[in-house]
Amino acid sequence: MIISNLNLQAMGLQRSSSSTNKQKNIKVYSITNVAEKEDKDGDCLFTSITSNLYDQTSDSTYTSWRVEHPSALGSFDRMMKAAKGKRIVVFLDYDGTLSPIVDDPDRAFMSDEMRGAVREVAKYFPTAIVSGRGRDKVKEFVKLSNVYYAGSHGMDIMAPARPLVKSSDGKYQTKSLDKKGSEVIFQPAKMFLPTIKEILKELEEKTRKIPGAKVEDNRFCISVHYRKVREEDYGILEEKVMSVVEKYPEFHLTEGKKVMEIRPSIQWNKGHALEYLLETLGVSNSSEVLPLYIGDDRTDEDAFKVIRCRGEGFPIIVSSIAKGTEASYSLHDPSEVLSFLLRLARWRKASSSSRSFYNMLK
Ligand SMILES: O=P(O)(O)OC[C@H]1O[C@H](O[C@H]2O[C@H](CO)[C@@H](O)[C@H](O)[C@H]2O)[C@H](O)[C@@H](O)[C@@H]1O
Repeated sequence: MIISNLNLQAMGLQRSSSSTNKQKNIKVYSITNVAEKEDKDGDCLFTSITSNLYDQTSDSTYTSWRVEHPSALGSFDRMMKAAKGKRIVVFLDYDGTLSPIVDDPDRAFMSDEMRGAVREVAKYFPTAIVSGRGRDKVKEFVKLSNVYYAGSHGMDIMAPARPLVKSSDGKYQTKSLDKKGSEVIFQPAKMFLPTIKEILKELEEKTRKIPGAKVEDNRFCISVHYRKVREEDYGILEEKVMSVVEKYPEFHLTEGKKVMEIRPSIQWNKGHALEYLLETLGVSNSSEVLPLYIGDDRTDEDAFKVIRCRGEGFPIIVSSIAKGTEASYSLHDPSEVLSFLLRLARWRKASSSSRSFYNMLK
């Protein structure tokens, strides 16, 4: 656990003592502003919403959690019944969703099978990859031209200005080109770029001597990884990172899976990116449109919340443990994501109603 009590206090937050839930073996932490938990992998997660998060201490906990967040595979027929006559727009997180979590962030490759499944899905539904990674980096991993990309937790969007391109085989392809043929880019944190570069340099210098620490340049945000750092060095790494972040009041620190993330404090997250993409598709106000978002991490919760507020759509969390989430459905791991995507594409292909989503945009 990298966020110590001391640092929670320094951040103006406090951890209350844990109590025992009615359910046997479930520890519930109630924290004034931040709820924190450690998953079985030792990942520390914290959230800015007050919520109860469960430590999975038995299979039965996961089983009961799955009752509240049923499997999207098991619920597939019901979901598609609800989608009848409506249009699905697909949003996919990358790490932990399309690729398994691995030690080295530079080697988080996506399988060819997964790539094929995403390609298929994107043939039938507008599809966006929404990642904490830099946009170029995630594009390099995904290697698909028929999807939209939102990098840096949505702060770097390649917007679909002209999404309607019909190819010779009758399928629709997405193109993000403006009238002059240039890519359309939306970057709400652009003014922070010089400071981000400065912070990046400082973080690299300060953490250089900590074995295993890795600073990743995600363009509009920075990741400091500690997956390969010895546990006894967690505290010192955290101190060093905090000492840099504290100097930049326009930035804040968030926590992902064994990673600290330094981000500009603007009102923009993956939820805003989802809304922005729906807006550029011209369907943000349509009750006919169902956003389907699959993600595994804390930052994906912002997108889940947006879907919940819309009242329609499918927020799906990827998790092998019970955790606090705004998602309605769940998938256990990326292999289940693969099965779900293949099924979704097959369903659409076989669907007698061959009305394309794009027909509606014409
Ligand atoms: O929004 P995402 O696409 O899920 O990106 C979130 C972070 O993912 C990456 O880090 C995570 O995955 C790594 C590879 O499996 C793993 O080594 C690391 O511990 C995880 O935190 C990425 O490297 C980060 O920059 C992203 O912010």
